[in-house]
Amino acid sequence: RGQRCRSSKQCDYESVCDYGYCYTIDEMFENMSPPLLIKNGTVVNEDSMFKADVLVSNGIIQEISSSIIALPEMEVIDATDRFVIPGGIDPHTHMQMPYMGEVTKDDFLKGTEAAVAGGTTMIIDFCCPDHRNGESLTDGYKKWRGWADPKVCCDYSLSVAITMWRPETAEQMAIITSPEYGVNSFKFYMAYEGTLMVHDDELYRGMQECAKLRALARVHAENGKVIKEREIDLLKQGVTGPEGHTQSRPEEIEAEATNRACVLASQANCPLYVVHVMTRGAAAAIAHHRAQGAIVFGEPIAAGLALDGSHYYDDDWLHAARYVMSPPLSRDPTTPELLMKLLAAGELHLTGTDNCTYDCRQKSLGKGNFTKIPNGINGVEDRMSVVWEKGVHSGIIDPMRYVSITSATAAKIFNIYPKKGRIAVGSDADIVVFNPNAYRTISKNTHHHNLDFNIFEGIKCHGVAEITISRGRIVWANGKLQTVPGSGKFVPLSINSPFVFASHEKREEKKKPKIVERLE
Ligand SMILES: NC(=O)NCCC(=O)O
Ligand SMILES: [Zn+2]
Ligand SMILES: [Zn+2]
Repeated sequence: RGQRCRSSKQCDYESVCDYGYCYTIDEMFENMSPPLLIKNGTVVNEDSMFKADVLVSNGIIQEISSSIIALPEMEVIDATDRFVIPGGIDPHTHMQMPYMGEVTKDDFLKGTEAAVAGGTTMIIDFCCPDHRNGESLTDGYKKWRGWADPKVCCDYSLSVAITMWRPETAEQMAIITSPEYGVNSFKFYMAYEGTLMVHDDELYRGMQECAKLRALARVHAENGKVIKEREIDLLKQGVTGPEGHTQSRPEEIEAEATNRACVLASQANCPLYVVHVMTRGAAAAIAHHRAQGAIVFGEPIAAGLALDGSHYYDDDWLHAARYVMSPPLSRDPTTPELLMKLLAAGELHLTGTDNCTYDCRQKSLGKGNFTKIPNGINGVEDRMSVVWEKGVHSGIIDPMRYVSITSATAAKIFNIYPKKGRIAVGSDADIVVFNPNAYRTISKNTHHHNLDFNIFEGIKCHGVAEITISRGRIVWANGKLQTVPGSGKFVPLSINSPFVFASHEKREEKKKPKIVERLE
């Protein structure tokens, strides 16, 4: 901050450099809000809980101590009986995503407004360049930045999908992981045959490249080819409704692909991040490979922690269609609690949402053919409450583990810890004043999504984000948004996260091919 510019703009000392965003001094003052003093709360980090006051100014946490005297220029927040926690980081969203001929309803404005209303202060969104049709990764990235930058109300980063292996892909991956672009992860779909899916050889090549660049490989693990065959068979047998979606994707399809992704990652010596772990079998595959020493992270999502797949068999077509996402919600009603227990045990690591919202009109495009129902569900607004309710309120995890799985671990994996994911002096002031004793009932009538339903409708959650602070500014308080479109910033993520890659060189050495010198 205030140092020589690290971005490609290379602006001068007159500007203030903030994550590669450059402000003139005047602009900087415009963005400033009064110092905030959060008094009498219990600060919760992933490894500690203690009573303290927290002072914030210029977007940064300046002081944490047992008693800070309020000065007239400070805005004081009384956090008595409240937890003061790092703002949530949702590592998996699809705002404004074009797919299946439609665009998701939450754009970067509505999506980040929903986020902060629920206590999330940073999202990592998926940028999906049309690489199959030759769009470069950087062109796709610029398009996403163009959509997001003017609209975001909280910070965000991008994870880039590779949907085909092309001769130029490796070079483009290297470019986009440079500090100028700030991408440190790639996503590979093992499903959605013909559009997003990569084949095993492409996935393996991609993982090798990720390992070389010290970027994280993330996978959507399903067997897209088998799913395609099953869809055709089910439609032939007259199964056309949303129940066909879950029947085309039996649980072992996710488990098989998760195992395969782990094997390929091991062959490529590449750390792996499995997005939306929905089933017992997928979680077991991750646990198995971790026990072999693999570096694999598993991300369940809010929907999978709260709901099961009985919804697909609902008599009401539209009700059932609202839950269509891939992989589907588990058919086993014990899965949501099991996934939470695995988060408690450290077998799964962090929570996301896969927020990818299609409204009733869009879902209805699949009437008569379940394969045409756009895949996706909401979650970014409700994750913090749902995880509290199902995790802490139900006694499975404590508040520190809650912080770990809602922000700190994401910050470590994506290499922004402790700037994000921790209440500490010098950290970004992304803070939530969280009331564990309050509750709210989730409803489409009160949510902030641009969506005419909510998959969590009627669920009562203890644990409410009463005040959300993004970079030192209150953006949500008293049940009202105080957001400014474009006030969030793009956070560049740098490669070689120590949390992921610290043992990489040693592992590489061990995997070196052996040559036997023989006397001819
Ligand atoms: N999950 C889903 O159904 N839709 C979003 C795209 C993806 O992540 O697979
Ligand atoms: Zn996915
Ligand atoms: Zn997704």
